[in-house]
Amino acid sequence: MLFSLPPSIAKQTGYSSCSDCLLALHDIQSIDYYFANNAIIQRFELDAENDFFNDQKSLGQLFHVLLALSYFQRQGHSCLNIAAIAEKTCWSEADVTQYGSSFSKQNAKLKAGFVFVSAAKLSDVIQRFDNICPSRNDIQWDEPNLYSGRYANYENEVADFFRQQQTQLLVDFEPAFASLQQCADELWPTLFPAKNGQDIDWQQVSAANGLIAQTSIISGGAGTGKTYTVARLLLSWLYTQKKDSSTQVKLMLAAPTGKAAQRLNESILAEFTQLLNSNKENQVATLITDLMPMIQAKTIHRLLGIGMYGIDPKYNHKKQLDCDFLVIDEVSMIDLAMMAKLLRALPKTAKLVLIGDANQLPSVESGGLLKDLVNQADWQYAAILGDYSGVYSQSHRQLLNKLLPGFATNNSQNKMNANDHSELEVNSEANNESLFHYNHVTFLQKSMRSQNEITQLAHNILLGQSAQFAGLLTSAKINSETSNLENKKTTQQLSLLITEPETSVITWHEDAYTQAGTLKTILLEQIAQRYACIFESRDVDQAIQQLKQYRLLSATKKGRLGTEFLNTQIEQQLRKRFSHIDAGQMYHGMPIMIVQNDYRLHLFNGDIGVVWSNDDGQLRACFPDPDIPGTHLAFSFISLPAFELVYAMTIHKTQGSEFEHVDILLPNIVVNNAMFYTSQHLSRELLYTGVTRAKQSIGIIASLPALNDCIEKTSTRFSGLKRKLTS
Ligand SMILES: Nc1ncnc2c1ncn2[C@@H]1O[C@H](COP(=O)(O)OP(=O)(O)OP(=O)(O)O)[C@@H](O)[C@H]1O
Repeated sequence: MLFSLPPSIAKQTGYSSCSDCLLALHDIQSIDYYFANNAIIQRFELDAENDFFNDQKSLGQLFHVLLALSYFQRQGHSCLNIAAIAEKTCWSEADVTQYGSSFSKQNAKLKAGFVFVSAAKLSDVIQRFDNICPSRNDIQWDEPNLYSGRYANYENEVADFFRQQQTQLLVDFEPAFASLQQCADELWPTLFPAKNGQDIDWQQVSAANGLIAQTSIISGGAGTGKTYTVARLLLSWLYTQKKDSSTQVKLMLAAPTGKAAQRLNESILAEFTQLLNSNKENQVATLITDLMPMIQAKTIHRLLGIGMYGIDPKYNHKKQLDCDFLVIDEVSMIDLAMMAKLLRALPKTAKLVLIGDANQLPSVESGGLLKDLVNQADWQYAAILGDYSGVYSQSHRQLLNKLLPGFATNNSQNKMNANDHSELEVNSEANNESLFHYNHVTFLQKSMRSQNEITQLAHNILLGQSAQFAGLLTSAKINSETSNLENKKTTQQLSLLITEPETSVITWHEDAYTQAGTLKTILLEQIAQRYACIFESRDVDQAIQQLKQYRLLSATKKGRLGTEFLNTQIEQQLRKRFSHIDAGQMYHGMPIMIVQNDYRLHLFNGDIGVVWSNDDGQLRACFPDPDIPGTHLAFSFISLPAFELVYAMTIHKTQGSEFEHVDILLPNIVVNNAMFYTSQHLSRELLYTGVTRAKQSIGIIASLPALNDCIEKTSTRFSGLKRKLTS
């Protein structure tokens, strides 16, 4: 039977059946067992006489390494780095204190887990296994990383693409450069007005990179002006195209979710409108008029023509997209497989611009792609030194210097201009000759939005400055809101208090939990009250607007502080005031979130709408109309794709969204087994992503140890991409 090892071999792996394995190992699923079994059986069937199958110890270790590969891939890693398991006890129940777990020490036999040998021994075992039937490539070993064949191929494809891009400067020659120079001279004074001060204008550098290189990446936090820059890059590109040829150019824009695509459209159009207001009749206005009809961002699934179940894109290496310029937003949300499919469908001549925030949570699926592609650590080091020779190649810097004379003068150690190469420069270039250069990358670091306190919180998180972070919280408002509220028990009083404008940008609810590990009722009442305005809206469009005002964000979906439980609790609180609310049923004012893409209805995973009764008293699901701001589309429930109640939502789900105010709720019990940290658990990236969703004000509902735990841990994804790029 498929997947079933002969009993003699199965016994040597340590388990005679799947249930046997699941009984011994915590957190291992049937899929892991069958993955490992299948890899072994494929080789056993081809070479049963191989000594490896008589070596019980090695076979046992190998079987568990394969379990680990499947396990780590399920957690979003592209591969298994064996250092993560070497000499460790894995999947032992005794080590795991998952908050909200139903596990009870009293009534269960502890799962013992498995002890791995040293990295050197594991490496030897894997190598011997890899030598059996080398033509089989379902498993690929690239020491110290073990891959499933599929992920190894995806990673190789992405690495090849970006390595090739390095050599593809589009304007290394005349007359292409002349056209860019003309753009810089004629257009940029309008698009990038000169600023006081000596700093390099990184927005302008991003636009220059976007024009010079075939592929470029703009990474920056919320409000750092990524869209501002891309709007100007598009205008610059169109300007250069018009100079070069009279043919119609084709622009495409996409993002991982419908919501993010819609936001990209809105933000670019807002930038164009602003530019039009001050440039009514010049060439900028003409360029905008030409570009406007092309600003039609869609989801990547739709762009590639990926079917309902995510397979067989219509556009691929054989049939490529019909475009000259592709812009992709929210790239941190894109997984390795999707990126590989995207690159396959991109024509060789097309330009690609990727926008995102490398510090945000990586994709829910596999890979930490954006982080691997931008090499932020080297960048920050270069920024401190003011010397970008380690990240930009000499030829690239020369082009930048020609286009942006300010780049040379502001680059303190990099004092060269187009005609003058200092010794330092040449030397540093020589040192870096063999290195992969990140010519395609620009970081935008300065927030252009007003709330400096939120930016400062985000900054402290990224730098791992837990003391400064806590200092900001403490000085902002120490628990005063909760303690004041203790004295004002009635809902009416609460309502009065909450409709007052926000007085504080940051609020910290440090001690918000009951003994039972749930939220204190007084805080729940306060949170529920923030949603009351949805029910009080005069019409559905106002209710939809209210949905953008406030959101409770939680780290997890499950457990007593997970979104599922919180949603029912908030609902109960609201029911005290709005008696028509019927838990488990649809009701007027109920906020809902789509959890499955529906291309027919143009409703996408993460879209948020509200249940509203029409004039006949019939309940309909209403979502904002992406084409006509301020209006909505109404759907019957029968036609709707899968959806769920959404007062609280997970931080993961909020990627690509912003709200005027957010409250971030962290678990009050810390998961203490570092090895099993996953993107779902506490991490610096999780907190950063949550904090940067807030536009006006933010509430932090977390104990100091939970916050420190978050800030100290980064959610690294195992991947070989960076190594493949630079080797
Ligand atoms: N150089 C600038 N001068 C003036 N205003 C700017 C500048 N850069 C950005 N802004 C403004 O700052 C605001 C935020 O910019 P933008 O929306 O481009 O940021 P973003 O990085 O795309 O943010 P998000 O990730 O939240 O979408 C916008 O209103 C934009 O017009």
